[in-house]
Amino acid sequence: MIDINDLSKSYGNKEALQHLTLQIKPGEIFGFLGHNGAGKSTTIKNLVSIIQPTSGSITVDGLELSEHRQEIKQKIAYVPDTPDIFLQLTAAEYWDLLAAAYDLSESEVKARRQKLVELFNMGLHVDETIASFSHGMRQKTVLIGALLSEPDIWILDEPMQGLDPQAAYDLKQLMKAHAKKGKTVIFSTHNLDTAQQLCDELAILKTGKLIYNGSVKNLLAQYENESLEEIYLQMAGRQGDGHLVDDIEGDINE
Ligand SMILES: Nc1ncnc2c1ncn2[C@@H]1O[C@H](COP(=O)(O)OP(=O)(O)OP(=O)(O)O)[C@@H](O)[C@H]1O
Repeated sequence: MIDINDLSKSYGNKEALQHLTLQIKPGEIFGFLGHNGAGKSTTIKNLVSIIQPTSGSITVDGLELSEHRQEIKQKIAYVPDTPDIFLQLTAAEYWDLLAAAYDLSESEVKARRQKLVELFNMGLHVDETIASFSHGMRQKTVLIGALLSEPDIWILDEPMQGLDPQAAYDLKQLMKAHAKKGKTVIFSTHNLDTAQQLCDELAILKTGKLIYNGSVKNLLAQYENESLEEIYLQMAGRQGDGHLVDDIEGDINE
């Protein structure tokens, strides 16, 4: 169980996250939604200890994150929102580096790595440099690396970004299977169809504030016959902007 308690984060004068409180339970897929700049990555970076909160705290299975950072990090697979890392390494060298960082023996990771490479269709590219990869291939490389150590908690920042339909489908299946085993899956997305398909629980952020936390089921039940996209835009979208598109492109109905 992850408890986020009254978490705030400022960058200088910018209040990126304000008094966020929520719980994430094992066995569920938890999605963060919000417009650009809403605070999703800031929340995720706090969860994986890349940045420290300005105030508030996070506990993981009852342990305070600030006091048990290393122990908790061992349980987490993190996929950042940009896969442009270690560009000079080959994919294989990058995965070896991660295996060493997590203190995993070759025999521990070999079979799992092979399966992940096969699943994400990266077999022909393991010895090529990450710099030579397309965006989606870099994303797959980072995903494979994150999942090598079989961590309990997956924290994925816009993980489907740039993946081809097959890889996106396979990743969704992996996420469902991981949650079904009673483990935790947290991700952020701008794709509301994906969120509707995948998430058990949602947090919707708007300019650093939580505007919805609860199940997708309950949210859909509150707005009869509306899709998550329609509901989300009513909650988090611009107000009173009906004519902006017409102003730019002209009214196509005229
Ligand atoms: N390192 C930083 N320094 C200053 N401001 C930052 C920094 N990182 C994020 N911010 C600001 O914090 C706010 C929240 O950013 P964050 O990256 O968490 O948003 P996000 O919801 O992940 O957005 P996106 O969907 O565009 O990835 C934004 O206003 C952003 O400009």
